[in-house]
Amino acid sequence: MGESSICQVRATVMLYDDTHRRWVPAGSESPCISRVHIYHSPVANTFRVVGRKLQADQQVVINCAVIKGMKYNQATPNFHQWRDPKQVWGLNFGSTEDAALFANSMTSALEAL
Ligand SMILES: CC(=O)N[C@@H](Cc1ccccc1Cl)C(=O)N1CCC[C@]12C=C[C@@H]1CC[C@@H](C(=O)N3CCC[C@@H]4C=C[C@H]5CC[C@@H](C(=O)O)N5C(=O)[C@H]43)N1C2=O
Repeated sequence: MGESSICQVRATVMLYDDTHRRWVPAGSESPCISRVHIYHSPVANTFRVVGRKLQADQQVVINCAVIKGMKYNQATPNFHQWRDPKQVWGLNFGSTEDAALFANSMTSALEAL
C-alpha cells in the first residue's frame, strides 16, 4: 500500500536563508508556483509534504517529513511556515482557500501522529 495524497494546493515554496535573513524560493532563483501535496503512508502512519513545480520540469522543490509535535505557524491568511531540523519552510499560497485547506490537512496529520 503506497502513499496517498490527503490534500493538494498551489503555493510558492520558500526557504528562509538564516545567513542573509531573507526568504528564497525553494528549488531555483525565481519564485514559481508548485503543486504541493501532503502524502500519507498508512502502513507507517507517516506524512510528508511534497511539492513539484507546475512548469514542465516538475522539479521537486520540497520533500519534507511532518514531524510529531511540529509547530505549524499560520503567519498570515496565505503564508504559513514551519521549522524542520535543518531549515524553515514557508508556503505562499495561491489563495486563502488553499491555505485553509492545507492548514486543516496539516493539523489533522499532526493530530494523527
Ligand atoms: C520562533 C520562530 O521560529 N519564529 C518563526 C515563525 C514560526 C513560529 C512558530 C513556529 C514555526 C515558525 Cl517558522 C519566525 O519568526 N521566522 C522563521 C524564519 C523567518 C522568521 C523570522 C523573522 C522574520 C520577521 C518577519 C517574519 C516573516 O518572514 N514574515 C512575516 C509574516 C509573513 C511574511 C510573509 C511572507 C514572506 C515572503 C517574503 C517576506 C516578505 O513578505 O517580503 N515574508 C515575510 O516577511 C513573512 N519572520 C519570520 O517568519
